Amino acid sequence: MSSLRLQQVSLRYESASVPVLDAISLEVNAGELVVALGPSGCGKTSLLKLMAGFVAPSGGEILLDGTPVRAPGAERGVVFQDDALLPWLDVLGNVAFGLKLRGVARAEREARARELLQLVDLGGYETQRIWALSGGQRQRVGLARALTADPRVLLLDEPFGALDALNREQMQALLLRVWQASRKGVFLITHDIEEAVFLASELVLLSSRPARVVERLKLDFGRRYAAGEAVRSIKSDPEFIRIREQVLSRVLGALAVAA
Ligand SMILES: Nc1ncnc2c1ncn2[C@@H]1O[C@H](COP(=O)(O)OP(=O)(O)OP(=O)(O)O)[C@@H](O)[C@H]1O
Repeated sequence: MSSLRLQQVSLRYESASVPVLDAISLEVNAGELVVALGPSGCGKTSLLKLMAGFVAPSGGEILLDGTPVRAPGAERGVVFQDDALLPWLDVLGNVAFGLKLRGVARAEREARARELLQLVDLGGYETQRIWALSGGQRQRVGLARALTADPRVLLLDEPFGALDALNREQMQALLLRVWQASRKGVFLITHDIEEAVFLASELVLLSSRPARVVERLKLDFGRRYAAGEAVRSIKSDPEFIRIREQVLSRVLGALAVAA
């Protein structure tokens, strides 16, 4: 059972007077989908960069299965909002690219890439050019690519931020299916309250900068979807609406305190 754990992590960029993150503790265990929700500019992307190993914390510790995270590694798959796909390769080439760099033989890497494209509902798109895909399709390619190394944990930075409402909802549902099928630990950041409440098995609410954890909620709407309940049925459930409103008032409260 893999686990990515942050203990009292803080971050201050050298050029900045105000810290970005203040004593953040959280844990992403296998089979959990942890969502960090926070206002724009609070430090969500910085938090994800720390977990990915792109940036070192100023204080505290980040441990992957007990080992300190000091650099990026294939055991942490990352998907960013801007998908950063390679436009000169087709869909299959993009998904298989990381495996190619690691010296995996062509037949094996293509078989693995095809399998992952099926998982993200892109079977049949192998030879499509990247520029011919919609935003949602590109994000699915990014998700498949992040899964190629069979990472222990997936880190997603506002992966659906650039999508329209309908596409966004479809991608949320797809992510829940991939999460259930892979049983990996997933960490996702967003500033969309409904998305956070729908997806999270644990929702971590962050304050404005410097980001602190102001609330943690254990939720099960995503698991209900994965167990077969329809998205609309869940999102119109009075319990879902109650929690969404409760989180909204906490977010507004946290913003008012910071102002
Ligand atoms: N490399 C850096 N050096 C100095 N300051 C930085 C650096 N990267 C980010 N910041 C600052 O840290 C703060 C948090 O940025 P970050 O991108 O982590 O927030 P965010 O919550 O992801 O924002 P958004 O929701 O708008 O994407 C911002 O004020 C930003 O300007």
